Amino acid sequence: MQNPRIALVAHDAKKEAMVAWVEEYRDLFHRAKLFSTGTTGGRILERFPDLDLTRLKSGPLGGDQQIGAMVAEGKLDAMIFFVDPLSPMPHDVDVKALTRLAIVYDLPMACNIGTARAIMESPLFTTERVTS
Ligand SMILES: O=C(CO)COP(=O)(O)O
Repeated sequence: MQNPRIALVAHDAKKEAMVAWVEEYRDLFHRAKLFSTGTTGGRILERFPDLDLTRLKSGPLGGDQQIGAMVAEGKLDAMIFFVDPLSPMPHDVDVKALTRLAIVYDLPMACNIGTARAIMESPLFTTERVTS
C-alpha cells in the first residue's frame, strides 16, 4: 500500500510502548498518513517530528469519537490502539464505541503490540494492492 492511513492511539500507560513501536516501523510510517488522539500524537511527534501526523482532540475530549467518524467514513486503512486494560477510564464508552465501529466496518485494529506487529507485517502493508 503506497500511503496507508493509520490511526495511532495509546492510553497513558501505553504511550511509551507506542513511541517505541513507531520506532520499529518508522520506515513504513514515513510514507504513511497518520492520525492520532491529541496526547498520543504529541508524544509521537516529539520523537519523530517529520512524520505526516494529524493530531485530533485528546481521547477524553472527543478524539476517540473523531477517529470513530473516520472509520465510519472509510478514511482509515488500520487502527493501532494500545489499550490500558488495568485502569478505569472516564471515557470508557468512547473507547467501546470506537472498537465497535472498527468491528462494524471490518477495519484491521490492533489493541496490543503483538497484533500491531502482525498487521504491519501482513500483506496489507508489505505488498502492493492490485486495483482495477
Ligand atoms: O484516551 C485516549 C484513547 O481513549 C488517548 O487519548 P490521548 O492520546 O489524548 O491521551
